[in-house]
Amino acid sequence: MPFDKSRVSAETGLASRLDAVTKTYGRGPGAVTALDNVTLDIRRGSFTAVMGPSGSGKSTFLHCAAGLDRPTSGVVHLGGVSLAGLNETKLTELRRSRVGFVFQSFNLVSSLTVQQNIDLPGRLSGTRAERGWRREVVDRLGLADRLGHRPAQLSGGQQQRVAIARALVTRPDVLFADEPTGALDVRTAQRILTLLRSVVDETGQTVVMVTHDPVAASYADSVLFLTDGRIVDEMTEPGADRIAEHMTRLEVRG
Ligand SMILES: Nc1ncnc2c1ncn2[C@@H]1O[C@H](COP(=O)(O)OP(=O)(O)OP(=O)(O)O)[C@@H](O)[C@H]1O
Repeated sequence: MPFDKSRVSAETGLASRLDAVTKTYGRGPGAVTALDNVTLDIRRGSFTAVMGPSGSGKSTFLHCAAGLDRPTSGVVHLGGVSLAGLNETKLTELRRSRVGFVFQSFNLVSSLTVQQNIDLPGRLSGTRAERGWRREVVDRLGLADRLGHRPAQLSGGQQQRVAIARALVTRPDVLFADEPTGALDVRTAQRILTLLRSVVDETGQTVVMVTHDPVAASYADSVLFLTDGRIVDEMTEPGADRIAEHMTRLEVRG
């Protein structure tokens, strides 16, 4: 049954909130402001794409929003909890229980099999993935005949699919994905975007996805455009053509 978004109450309706978040790398004249005073609410049960030219701060945004990186100033909330007041242990616990993350570089554990990699977040957080859902994710990602392999025995696209499966099996409240279709062919990418769309529509999970691909972004409910660490535009339910046009304009301006 489709998830009824209207049932989410106002106070629990936010998956993530960034309040005046700035992230600066380094100090002095060489310092880089990767995120510049970003304020943003991400609604539960929404699918957001984040786009912008290379170096505009997309990965930094995702890492700060997911609590993987601490902002230099400003506050990030996850599911109503301020991350600013949490020590590393509490932050890790919160992330493990609520957040799934697909890294741009996959970050699979090389000594573990595909199956063990997929089961790792559940083992760390003590949550057992529902068996039916786990099988569905593995099947839909085309990994059923690779479960005994190790990451080094897989292609880049297969490793990316394992990273996506690992992030999805525990049904996290929020899934953050950094270029999750970057290493995939068009048809596999479509299958994965359809899967991401369905976890939003059917179970009310929240997806935030960085992408360079206007077609991938068109699966989202809204698209945020970052330039020089700032959100400069937002589009609601745009088609791929409009997104591509807008990106071209931003890149020309930059
Ligand atoms: N650990 C770091 N130390 C220093 N500077 C960094 C670090 N990480 C990112 N930066 C800088 O912050 C800025 C934003 O980087 P970020 O990776 O967030 O951009 P991006 O939009 O994701 O880029 P791309 O599309 O190329 O992956 C860049 O200028 C980058 O060089």
